[in-house]
Amino acid sequence: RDTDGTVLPSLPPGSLGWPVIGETFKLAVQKVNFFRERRRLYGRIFKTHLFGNPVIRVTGNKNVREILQGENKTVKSSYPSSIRTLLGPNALSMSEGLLHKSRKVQLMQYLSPEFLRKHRSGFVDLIDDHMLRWSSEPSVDIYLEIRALFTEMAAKFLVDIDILLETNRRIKELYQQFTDNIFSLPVNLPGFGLYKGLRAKKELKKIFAAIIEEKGGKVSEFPSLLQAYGADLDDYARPDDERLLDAIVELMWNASETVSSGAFAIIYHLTRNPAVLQKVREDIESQGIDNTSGPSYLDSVVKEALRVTPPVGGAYRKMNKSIGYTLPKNWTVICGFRDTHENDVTLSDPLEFNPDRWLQAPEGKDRAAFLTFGGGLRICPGKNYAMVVLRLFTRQLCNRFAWKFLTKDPELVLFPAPKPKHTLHACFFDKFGKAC
Ligand code: HEM
Repeated sequence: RDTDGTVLPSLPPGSLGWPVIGETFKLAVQKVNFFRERRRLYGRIFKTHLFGNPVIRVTGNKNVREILQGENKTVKSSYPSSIRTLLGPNALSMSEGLLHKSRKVQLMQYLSPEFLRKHRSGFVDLIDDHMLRWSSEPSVDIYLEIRALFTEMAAKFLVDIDILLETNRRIKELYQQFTDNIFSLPVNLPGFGLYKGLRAKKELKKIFAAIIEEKGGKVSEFPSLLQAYGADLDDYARPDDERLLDAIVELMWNASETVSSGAFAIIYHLTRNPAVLQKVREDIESQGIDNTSGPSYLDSVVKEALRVTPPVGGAYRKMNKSIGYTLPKNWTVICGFRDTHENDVTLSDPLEFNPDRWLQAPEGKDRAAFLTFGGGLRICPGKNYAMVVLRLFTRQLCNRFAWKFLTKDPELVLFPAPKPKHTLHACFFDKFGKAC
């Protein structure tokens, strides 16, 4: 108790590190091992200090779900200030209350099952175009190529703009800089991450403004999806309107970085598990390429890749009120998705890539923790789009192509999103075409 008799929260174990900086630099160096090590030392709930704020890290399926379900009651979404600055004040993910609700409904209505059905063959054609090009080259930088594919897909089907290959290269580089600096100290000075991220965003906006200018289209003709992201699409808005450009940057970031990381995880796990690849091929053969009749083995492969290697490692919340003594009001809470999957107590082999576990799941139930798309009011609104395009990606990849990584057992980095640690070349061939 304090001297005035108030009960002081008994904070969970952990260290707050240095004043102001806390343990941010340690996280920058250790990346995902920062959380793994502390989890081992302190258990499922521990304190630290990151990006200028005291933080409690929470893992465990039940704990995390309880926090995510408490949106607007016990917690509210609260990204680190570097993300808030980089996405800007109008960002959909930063919006709150009724505005958040109405924008999210608009986004989910836009990305309806009908929208996904309508564009299915367009998605397949684009995937085929890219994969055929991969197979026509001696080898390709696989992670960059996957990002080019999903950047073009997001631009074409969600923003309604075409991106040329050359411009796509620059856009990918800039988004990489943006993503690499999304978690940084809130210091906008040369040499600091936030400065680099803002510089990348400025150039992205310039590129998108030029594409819009070239398109010559009226702003009002852009998909209403952008309104959900905060763009003002009335007739008087100009193509270089800041809100429109912010909306495009956020939407393209949401729809390409995570999906690309997921697609890379799929090809990575399939390469390491030839028996699974063989089973997917048999599954496609027995069900036909256009199978639309319910979940298949291929669906389990996609889900398992997203469980073992989730593109988003966790979620940020601020406590509106204390929960017990361990989660005090006003503290930041980071819910660990990846850690929860890695330490899933319901599984004997949580680190194993085993798609079969989803087929054994009782009807309508998850057999393993699956927090890849979050939960509660902030659950990912792009989930259905992501699952559809990742299934089509996997289907085309396995059915038409064979491939080989030119590095044996490539290392991954998992933070901020999983990708190969070093440039990873892969050689592709069309199963009906040339040999590798
Ligand atoms: C494999 C792909 C994807 C993964 C793993 C993923 C994951 C997530 C997660 C975990 C969250 C919740 C964050 C939180 O609770 O704070 C989230 C939120 C969000 N995602 Fe996704 N996402 C993916 C694809 C997409 C796509 C394709 C779009 C857009 C078309 C999208 C748009 C959003 C938006 C706008 C939010 C914020 C929602 C809100 O604040 O209510 N995501 N995503």
